[in-house]
Amino acid sequence: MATLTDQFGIQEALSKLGIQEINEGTSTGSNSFANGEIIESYSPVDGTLIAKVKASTQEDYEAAVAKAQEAFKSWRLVPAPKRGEIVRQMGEELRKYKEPLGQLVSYEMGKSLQEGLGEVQEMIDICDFAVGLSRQLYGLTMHSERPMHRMYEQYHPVGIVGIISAFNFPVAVWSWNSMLAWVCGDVCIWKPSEKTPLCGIACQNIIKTVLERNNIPEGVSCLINGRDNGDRMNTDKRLPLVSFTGSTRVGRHVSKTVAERFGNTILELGGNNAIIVSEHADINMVLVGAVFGAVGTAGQRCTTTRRLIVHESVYDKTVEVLKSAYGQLKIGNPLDSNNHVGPLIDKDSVQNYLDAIEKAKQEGGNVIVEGGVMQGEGYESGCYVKPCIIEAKNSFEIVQHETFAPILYVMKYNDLEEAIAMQNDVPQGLSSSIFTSNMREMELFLSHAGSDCGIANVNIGTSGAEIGGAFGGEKETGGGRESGSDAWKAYMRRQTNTINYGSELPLAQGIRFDL
Ligand SMILES: NC(=O)c1ccc[n+]([C@@H]2O[C@H](COP(=O)([O-])OP(=O)(O)OC[C@H]3O[C@@H](n4cnc5c(N)ncnc54)[C@H](O)[C@@H]3O)[C@@H](O)[C@H]2O)c1
Repeated sequence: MATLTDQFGIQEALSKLGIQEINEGTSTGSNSFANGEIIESYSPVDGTLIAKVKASTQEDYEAAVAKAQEAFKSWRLVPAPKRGEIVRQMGEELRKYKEPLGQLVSYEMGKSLQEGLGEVQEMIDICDFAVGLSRQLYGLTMHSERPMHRMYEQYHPVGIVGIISAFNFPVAVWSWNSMLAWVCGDVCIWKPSEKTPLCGIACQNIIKTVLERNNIPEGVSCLINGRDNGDRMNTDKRLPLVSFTGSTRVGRHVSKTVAERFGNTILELGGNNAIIVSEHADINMVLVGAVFGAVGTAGQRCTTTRRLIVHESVYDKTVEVLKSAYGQLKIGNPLDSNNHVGPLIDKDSVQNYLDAIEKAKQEGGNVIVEGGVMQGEGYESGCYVKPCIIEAKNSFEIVQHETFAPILYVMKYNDLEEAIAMQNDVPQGLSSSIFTSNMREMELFLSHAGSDCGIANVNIGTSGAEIGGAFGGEKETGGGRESGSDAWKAYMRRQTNTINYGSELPLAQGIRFDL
């Protein structure tokens, strides 16, 4: 009988991606090495040990940073459009490997194959975006108050960018950061999550051919593995910027530690996202937006819909359609396109999910759709859970937390200002949305008195952002912005230049200094 991995072509995908039984966890481009402990990567899909990665020791880390420092000296001098050309070629390689990489993302992380492929598409999109950006790293010019003077500002690369990523977007987050950082003239050191290390190995393998073909120096693209390297990066003055994606708990520590040495951070932390369902909402649209938002990626997106704030006049109807939709959800192997909901990443996450349901009940929550852990054939990994819906109050302690699992809290409101206040009344501020066909409601929601999140949508759900916009959130989500718009500015340092082309030396503000 064919094993699951054969049936869904995983073995072939691993081989196309150059994944070995044991992989060296440090890479400086073409060269790979590692001397640390073994990290084992188990698939949450079927519990299989996929492959191993050797972690990077302190010495391995030092070797990678030394290469990166050296590489920066020449990479920063390559004209930005030429760096863009390298990124263009990386996008081409990613197109070639879209299928196997999407399969690996799905198998190692547990999201559906469609979402795995979508994640790789996001990588391709950001490459395209970065190519255009490489000719648009604009600064402003200003009029000087002094005669025969010219002022302008320009942007320079910062140096080594440390990228620390979460398990749930095991490849896209790296590309959001690295593709922009590279066109900006920076070099990168990436530490992927220990839960998805093979995705990191695969990405480095894919772009290796581009680096070699173009004689790009070792150190422009570095990979390191192993949790201890997180703190090495936080405290390392040679990394002027650390882009961290992960939980608010770890992000708080990263933020403090990097700030202590006056380094910069881009923080992309937890979300607690809500949809407001107005009395003027199209319930069919709400259904798709809310169900995909709440159960997609098994509730493990930073933008997952965790709260549904529903107008009292449409509350019963909304709950009824949701119950019926949840009744039809198929839970199982995410590589099988018939299934809607895949597994959680590991058994700790399953325990967090169970604890959160228990806590919500203790606080007075009313379970509308029961949760529970799936048992039996196909669920051997022990990571599959039932998406559940709980009627709750926004003030419940558990509702104020991000539980990385498919638990949707529903609550009632009777006036929009109250709903907006509820939506904002959580520590996090990532994504938000309103479903309404009433223009006044939309505009209020988007106004200064509206949503306090980094992302505010109308008539689409909270998850599924496009790369063209700046992505990120406020409050405990960390305030960082990545991806589109002018997010590139975080990867560069701004310099203001004043040039005097006259033969006098007038001082600013009319200050006199006579000699
Ligand atoms: N806002 C966003 O854009 C965004 C995107 C994806 C995920 N997330 C968040 O990520 C979380 C889920 O991911 P996770 O469970 O992998 O998060 P996590 O915080 O457990 O781990 C994230 C990364 O931090 C590393 N790390 C651990 N200790 C560290 C330390 N002391 N110093 C530096 N790095 C350290 C881990 O090895 C991993 O690579 C959720 O909270 C989710 O909302 C946010």
